[in-house]
Amino acid sequence: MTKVAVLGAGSWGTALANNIAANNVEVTIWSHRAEQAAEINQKHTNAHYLPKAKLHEALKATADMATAVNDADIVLMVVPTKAVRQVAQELARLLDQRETPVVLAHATKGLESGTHKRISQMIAEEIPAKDYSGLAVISGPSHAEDVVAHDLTAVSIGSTDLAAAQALQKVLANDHFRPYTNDDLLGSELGGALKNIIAIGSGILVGKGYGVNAQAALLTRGLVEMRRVGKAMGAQAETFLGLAGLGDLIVTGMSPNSRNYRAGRSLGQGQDLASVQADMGMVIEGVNTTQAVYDFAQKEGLAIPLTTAIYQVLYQGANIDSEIETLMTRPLKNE
Ligand SMILES: NC(=O)C1=CN([C@@H]2O[C@H](COP(=O)(O)OP(=O)(O)OC[C@H]3O[C@@H](n4cnc5c(N)ncnc54)[C@H](OP(=O)(O)O)[C@@H]3O)[C@@H](O)[C@H]2O)C=CC1
Ligand SMILES: O=C(CO)COP(=O)(O)O
Repeated sequence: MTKVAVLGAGSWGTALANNIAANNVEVTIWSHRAEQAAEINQKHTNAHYLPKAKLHEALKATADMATAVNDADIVLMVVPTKAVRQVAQELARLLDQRETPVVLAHATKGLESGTHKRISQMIAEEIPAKDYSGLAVISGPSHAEDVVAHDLTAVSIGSTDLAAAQALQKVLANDHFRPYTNDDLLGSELGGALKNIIAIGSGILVGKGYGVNAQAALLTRGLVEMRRVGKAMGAQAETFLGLAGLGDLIVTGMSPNSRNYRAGRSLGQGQDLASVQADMGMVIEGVNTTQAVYDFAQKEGLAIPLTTAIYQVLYQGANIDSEIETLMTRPLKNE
């Protein structure tokens, strides 16, 4: 029987592990905090990250990564971007001691600050290819809070190795969670990372009191920027019209469950970035991703006016109203 290890016990790692446990698949979630592992084992809750959820009793937790990984067939990393290298290094030491490779996957939506590398690039640099038989990403519109509440959810699993994507698909699928596979690992990762920038922008508009016309304009023109950056990084253009692109852009740009949208809304209401981040208590990936994409576009000479305006607000203290005015009065164009 397939055994799964989920590394990272925040909102998304817990929701995915809980969904796998509900499918009668043996799954162990690793938390780097012993008290959190104990809470999941004893109370079947993760009160900080998913306060309303009662977790499946079959979901086991551990604070010892080896316990989760040693007999797992699938290892799914679900930590914030900034923790990926550290967790991958620890995982590499454990996988090196095993005789059989694992199917490796991640569900992280960001780009590395400084290098603007994707998550799978970081993983490939930290874990020798001999230690895993395929690498996949779980992407697409899926808020943890909605998944644990059994809202109907469809995601995409991107991998150049179809068998790896299908192994993930099999342990995750049920009557409220429908994973599709695709062969564009790169585009699936980028869709998930880039939409967070536009979701911050959407929240800013709502915080400023603008309506759905404004959000629709931003999301649609934001998708153009996502595809432009994606193309320059080597993604397939059509991936951005699927669950990992448009789908995730809709949910993250419209849902109050989105951390990126909520962060933008607070900025639009006048709160400063440092206090927005402190209040959230969860990762807001789009903040660092905005910097990474801005740097990349500068280097490549790409025009991404919306991302640039969001960058100016986040990092240069720009006035939101002036940025909106500048965007709306740019030279008129053909769509
Ligand atoms: N939440 C969601 O609905 C979705 C999230 N995602 C993506 O999943 C990724 C994880 O997000 P999410 O679960 O929301 O994040 P959270 O902020 O909810 O949780 C992050 C988790 O990672 C842990 N962590 C942080 N640093 C380390 C480290 N160095 N070693 C081990 N564990 C660490 C945190 O531990 P601690 O509590 O100690 O800080 C916490 O358990 C992000 O890239 C996000 O974009 C994708 C789809 C949906
Ligand atoms: O990627 C997500 C939903 O698909 C989660 O987005 P947030 O990190 O903005 O909550």
